[in-house]
Amino acid sequence: MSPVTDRVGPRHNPTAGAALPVNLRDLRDEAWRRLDPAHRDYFTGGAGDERTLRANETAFDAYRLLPRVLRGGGERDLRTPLLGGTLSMPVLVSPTAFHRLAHPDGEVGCARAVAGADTVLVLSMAATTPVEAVAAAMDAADRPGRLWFQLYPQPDLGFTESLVRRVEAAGCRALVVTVDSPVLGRRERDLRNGFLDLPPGLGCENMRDPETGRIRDIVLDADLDWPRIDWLRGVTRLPVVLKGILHPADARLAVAHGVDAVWVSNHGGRQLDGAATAVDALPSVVDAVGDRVPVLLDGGIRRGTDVLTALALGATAVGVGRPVLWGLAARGEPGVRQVLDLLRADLGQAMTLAGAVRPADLGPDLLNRMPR
Ligand SMILES: Cc1cc2nc3c(=O)[nH]c(=O)nc-3n(C[C@H](O)[C@H](O)[C@H](O)COP(=O)(O)O)c2cc1C
Ligand SMILES: O=C(O)C(=O)c1ccccc1
Repeated sequence: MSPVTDRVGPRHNPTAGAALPVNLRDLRDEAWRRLDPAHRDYFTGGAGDERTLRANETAFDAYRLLPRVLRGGGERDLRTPLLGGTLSMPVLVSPTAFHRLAHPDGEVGCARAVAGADTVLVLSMAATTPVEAVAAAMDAADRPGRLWFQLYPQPDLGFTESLVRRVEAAGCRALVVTVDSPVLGRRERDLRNGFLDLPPGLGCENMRDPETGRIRDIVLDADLDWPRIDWLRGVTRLPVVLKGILHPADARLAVAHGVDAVWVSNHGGRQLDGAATAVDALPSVVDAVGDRVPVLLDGGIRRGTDVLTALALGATAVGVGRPVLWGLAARGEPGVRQVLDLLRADLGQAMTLAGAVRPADLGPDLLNRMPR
């Protein structure tokens, strides 16, 4: 049914009487029922008192929209050019660890769903599936180029460079360097549960040492600095994205160091508790960066209107982290597909109601209030 010729009434309401899920929280509840409590806490939780975790979602509540009317425009066009490719919508999948802990479909199931939705999966360095197998799933779905790789640069530069070569050879199209994790945040749920290790049979397959074949531990490196970003840019021609920027001065430095995109994020409230929410930090980062590189954002995106708000504030696209894990844990690959389809439909409807045909039509004039 075309969104612009919607007929009214329960008979024509495509969701009336339909099976759940009707929104992402339905999948969250389903996932929570299925997951082992310690794993649920790992996927759900944040650092410290979880202030930033909660605020990521509620920050979007502060925004009210000023829809435009009588603009016509027919079908919405959600396509979004980004770093040399085009996403079918301004939503991509943020890197999250341990997909096979959520569901046996794991990262391959996630990749198939992302390929079907024609957007991008950022594969976590802490993935439980080798990057080559995930890339093969994308290729099989005829969607090469929909895979990026998230990197925690390791103090062992030789290993880091060999991993970059491996990721390039697999066909990943960008490197997302996570810069908000000089140490792991204090996740008190995990401390209470004693959640430390993956069960036997699961491991970080991309951390295999090329010489010994053994899986190395991921080192979160408190010595990581700007010269290391310069070094990384020197060893690869892939676009480099910095994920975990909140301060506008860092956004300016990122551009000065030649990075290809800036990703505003507080790691879903899992690192520095009390950090600003992504959506509140976004405007000054957008201001600092100007048109020089795209600005991405994640943290608390649960609705089409959240996507709309972030884009109106100047983001080019947004990431979703936990909702994808909910879909995966609840239903495997089809659950991830549902998460992406629900967000797409919700965003399309919100844009229609706001009078925007394409993402480029979204600007700060559509926001009634600009929290600071
Ligand atoms: C269970 C879990 C694991 C995560 N693992 C990683 C990771 O390996 N690398 C990374 O850069 N970010 C990781 N993140 C952070 C996400 O990329 C993203 O920033 C965050 O989840 C966005 O917030 P949202 O969950 O509210 O969408 C993880 C988040 C969660 C919830
Ligand atoms: O759990 C996380 O948020 C995360 O980023 C991570 C870091 C190292 C290993 C596994 C996950």
